[in-house]
Amino acid sequence: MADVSIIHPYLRTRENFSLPKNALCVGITGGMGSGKSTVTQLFKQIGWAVIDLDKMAQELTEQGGAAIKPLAQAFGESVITQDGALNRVAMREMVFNDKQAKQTLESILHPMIHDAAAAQAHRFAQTHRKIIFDIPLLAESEQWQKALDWIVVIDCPREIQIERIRQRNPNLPFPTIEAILNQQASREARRAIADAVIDNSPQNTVENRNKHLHLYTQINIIINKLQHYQEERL
Ligand SMILES: CC(C)(COP(=O)(O)OP(=O)(O)OC[C@H]1O[C@@H](n2cnc3c(N)ncnc32)[C@H](O)[C@@H]1O)[C@@H](O)C(=O)NCCC(=O)NCCS
Ligand SMILES: Nc1ncnc2c1ncn2[C@@H]1O[C@H](COP(=O)(O)OP(=O)(O)OP(=O)(O)O)[C@@H](O)[C@H]1O
Repeated sequence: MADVSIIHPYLRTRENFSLPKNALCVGITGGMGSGKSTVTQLFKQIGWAVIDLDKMAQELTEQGGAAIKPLAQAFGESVITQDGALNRVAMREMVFNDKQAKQTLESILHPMIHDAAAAQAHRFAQTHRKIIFDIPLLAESEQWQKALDWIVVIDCPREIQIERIRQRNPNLPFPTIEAILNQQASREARRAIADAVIDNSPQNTVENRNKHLHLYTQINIIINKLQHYQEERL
């Protein structure tokens, strides 16, 4: 049975005040295919507001998105499709094989993603007291670490991540999967910023009637703790 590890049994003291102070703001991170979206959807089912930073990045780079112009200026028109959206495959092949290109992309997108996510959080805080942020690059971002009340890391071995990604994205070439994973923080670097670690190594099967039972059990423990911390703080 998978167990959640509670590493820091108290809320953080925020040092960056970009998020609403009247809502509990919890960050979730983990490598590609570790299960972040799966876990945040379970939080959503029990009434939490969810902010997904990969989705925000996608919106900024759709046709007419605010990031299109600066990206065309930095990388040239070849990374923009005829419809005026970001050519994601071209950009993916470029950034995950070239550190400089990745840095340039992030220097344009990350401030925009941060501002869009913070604005969304303030809107959600009018109706929700609990917000969960899916932040793939949380271990790389001190700005986000300082803004959140608590950080949950989703952990599973690299081989399982690869297996799940290959099932989810059968057309993604294996070398690309490896290139992306190699550009991401290590399991150890993520654990170093964790207040809690969810173990998502158990495999669900179609026949398994208790789909995600191992996640529900761990999330319940986290929610009970957070309820207690939030009441203490208020
Ligand atoms: C490079 C892009 C165009 C590739 O798009 P594509 O649709 O092929 O991939 P997708 O967005 O689904 O991401 C694939 C995987 O890579 C991860 N990932 C995305 N950006 C990065 C990054 N800069 N560094 C490391 N991993 C990343 C995602 O979390 C996901 O696990 C896109 O990922 C992008 O715009 N990335 C920059 C935005 C970013 O840094 N997002 C992370 C938000 S914290
Ligand atoms: N315990 C599990 N057993 C089997 N499959 C799982 C499990 N957890 C997640 N998955 C599947 O693995 C894939 C990756 O999960 P998910 O999309 O939640 O990961 P993610 O961390 O959000 O990935 P990304 O960073 O690429 O967006 C999905 O197809 C999901 O349904």
